[in-house]
Amino acid sequence: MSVTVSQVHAVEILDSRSRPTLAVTLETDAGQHVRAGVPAGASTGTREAVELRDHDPHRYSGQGVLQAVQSVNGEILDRLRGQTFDGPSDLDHALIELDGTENKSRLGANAIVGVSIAAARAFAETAGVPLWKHLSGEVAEPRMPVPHFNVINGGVHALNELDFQEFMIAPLGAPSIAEAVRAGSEIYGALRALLHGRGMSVGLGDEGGFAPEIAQPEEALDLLVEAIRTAGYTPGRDGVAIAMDPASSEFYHDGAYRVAGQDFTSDQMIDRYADIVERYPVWLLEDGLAESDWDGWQRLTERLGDTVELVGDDIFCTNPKIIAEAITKGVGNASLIKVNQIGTVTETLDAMRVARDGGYAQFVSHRSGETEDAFIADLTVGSGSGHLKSGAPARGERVAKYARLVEIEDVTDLPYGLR
Ligand SMILES: O=C(O)[C@@H](CO)OP(=O)(O)O
Ligand SMILES: [Mg+2]
Repeated sequence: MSVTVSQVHAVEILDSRSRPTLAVTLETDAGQHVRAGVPAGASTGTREAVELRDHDPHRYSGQGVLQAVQSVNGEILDRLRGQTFDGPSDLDHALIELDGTENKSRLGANAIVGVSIAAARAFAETAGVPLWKHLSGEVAEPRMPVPHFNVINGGVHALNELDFQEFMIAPLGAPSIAEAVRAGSEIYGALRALLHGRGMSVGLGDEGGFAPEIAQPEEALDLLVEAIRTAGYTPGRDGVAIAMDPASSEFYHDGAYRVAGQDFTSDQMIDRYADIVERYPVWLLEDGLAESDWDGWQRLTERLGDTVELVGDDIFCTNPKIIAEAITKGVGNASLIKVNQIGTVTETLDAMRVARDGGYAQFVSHRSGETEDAFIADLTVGSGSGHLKSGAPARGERVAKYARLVEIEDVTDLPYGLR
């Protein structure tokens, strides 16, 4: 199915954190008119594809994206306009070659990923199939994912003292997406009441979760277990389990992990995680150790890899080469999947394939800075990854993804749950 591009255009808009990002529109000769919103992270891996930011201190404190907008409206438009592409990978490779750098720093990964997502939509529309089906290709088995709702925020996503970044509730035992969303919302409400009742803040972090005045991860886990019960659900894999993303690269300095003012070695962190997994229904741990701590990651995987899904985010950066290396070294057993971390839809699907072939799970993710674009919902369903995280069950940019999943479920009979 080929597509001839007639127009590509970007404009600077705001993301959910009030930072500039891009909205991209793409038009085809056949009359398709599609758009994409570009997400942006705060806790980024050092090997991520690079966003182009303007660094003009007089505009948006140096965070503007006018150069990236210019990449789209200039060079990318010149390269794509009037050209016919046989498939999304054909178009994505044209973008990769045009940029010419290893990390997409010349044109900007933010510019490139916006065009790539819009193009995926144009191909799906041209083929007359839903986006999720188009993204599933011939190999993947589509399914409805377990949503992971981030309901307590810390780290660089909140101004509290909590060093661990994300505490998520995961309705593994729900019968459907619709029921999982209901559980997420009811537990979110119960947690809000619990915090308020204890005189704690119900202010929100970047991903819409609460950011209470706590410092120890175990305090957050106690709150979650209580909220799950209060809302009438059972904590655990048969009901509602818990997932954590400490995003530990952010508090790893000079070989030590600093949690609530105390320093821990890798092995002490591993002991603490082992203890947490014993005491709480935590089924998934993302970035438990830092991106540079590969030895620690190996020991963490040996110790907990059989019982817990160990997801690499900052350490893998959705990069097929790094994931392949991790598989040979026995580092982790799952990869986080963020489209803008690698920069094109094609490379994202490659990363998912490498993970799948190596027996690694794929956990699809939003970014902390988001737009209402729900592309990742379709990506998760189509790839059959079985789980995604898109923040709290609240706030437009987060619920847009969950709403899209409910809509897909409504018109299909795809199975729900982990693989
Ligand atoms: O660490 C993460 O997994 C993400 C998304 O939750 O955060 P950010 O987008 O800031 O990298
Ligand atoms: Mg992460």
